[in-house]
Amino acid sequence: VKSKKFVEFDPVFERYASFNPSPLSLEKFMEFGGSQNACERTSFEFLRKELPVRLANIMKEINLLPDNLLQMPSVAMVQSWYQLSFKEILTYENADPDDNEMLENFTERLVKIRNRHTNVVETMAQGVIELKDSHGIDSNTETRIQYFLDRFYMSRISIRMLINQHTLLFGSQLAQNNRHIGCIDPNCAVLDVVKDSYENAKFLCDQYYLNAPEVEIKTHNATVPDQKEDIRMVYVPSHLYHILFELFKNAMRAVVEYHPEDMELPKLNVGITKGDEDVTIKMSDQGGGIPRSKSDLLFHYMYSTAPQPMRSENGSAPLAGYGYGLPLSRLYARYFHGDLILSSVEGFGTDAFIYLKLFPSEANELLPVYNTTASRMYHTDTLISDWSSPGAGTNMSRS
Ligand SMILES: O=S(=O)(c1ccc(O)cc1O)N1Cc2ccccc2C1
Repeated sequence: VKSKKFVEFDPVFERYASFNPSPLSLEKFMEFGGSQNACERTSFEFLRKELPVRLANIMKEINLLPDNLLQMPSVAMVQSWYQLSFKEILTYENADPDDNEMLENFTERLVKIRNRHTNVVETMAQGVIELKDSHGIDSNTETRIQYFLDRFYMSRISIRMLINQHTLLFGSQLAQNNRHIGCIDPNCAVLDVVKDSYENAKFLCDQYYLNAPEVEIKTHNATVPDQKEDIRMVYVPSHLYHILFELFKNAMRAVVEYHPEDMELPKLNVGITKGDEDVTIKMSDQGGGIPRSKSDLLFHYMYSTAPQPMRSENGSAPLAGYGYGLPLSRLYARYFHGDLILSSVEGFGTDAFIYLKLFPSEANELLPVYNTTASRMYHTDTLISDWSSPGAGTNMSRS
């Protein structure tokens, strides 16, 4: 693996890095899933350009990471996976799109690339721990790492979405729900995903705490007066499940730990509302909440990268609090221009809001773009605050 100091200028890499990624909307993703063959060719022609563009854009930011982070063995390994995958996709740059054998080979290569990158999240987290243990991390470095990881994981979500769609639509194992288009459900019943994620989180909570709060789910369809129809939308059920499962685990842990003696736990309240533009899912718990001084930490990768045992005693997955659950869940919500917002009342409980775009034409990918703005985040020495800090009175000269 070349350390960044000796990477010679690679004109092909610089060219792909100079292009902006092209965000697709859920509507556009569904068009690729239309009739058969014409779409595999168009999908191939799009991907053989877009995948290297997205890889090169985020690789430019990896190269800008602080030296001592880049030299951590885990980070160097992730960088080498990206360099190798970039090179492999470039072998298709001038391939003949009408060569069916090549198309089949391309899809198989995507599967290999996806498998290579399976453990990127854990490996990067390990790299952050290696840095903390070897050099320590000051607040400026932490701000840069937070900025980078949000963009790096969003880029990874988007690349895996492109690969998953192509391999599901045109790959060998066509065992998919015939109404789904790749991993997209054009008629996703939101209530079903809420119930599934609740039941699975409840099972874990019961196993771990021998107790779990009940849930009351209310739906409100503001667009139709009769309130009879299920609330359905175009979305990726696995993304919505990931977000809800994390929020249910947090809420259940909070409620159980805030009411250690009570067998009768205050129930969780979930509201699903379909408006004219947004589908909003609100999850309320009475788990005692969190003070404002700590609420930002919930979305910090550093806070959740504490080297605590990732598995609980009995080996089952722990409930909330240790993984990258909330920061990654927020990226999934933001990926198609939605959001995840926590609003806490310390001493009472927390409300979590998932906002999703109702219209697939508006659900555009949100992608990091490498440019001077981004690179400046990695260069400016100290980000000096332009608001007062406690104790800095008039008698101190400005630095
Ligand atoms: O910070 S929280 O208010 C909280 C955060 C996110 C969420 O989705 C739900 C929540 O309730 N909460 C997490 C947690 C874990 C153990 C013990 C007590 C608490 C309190």
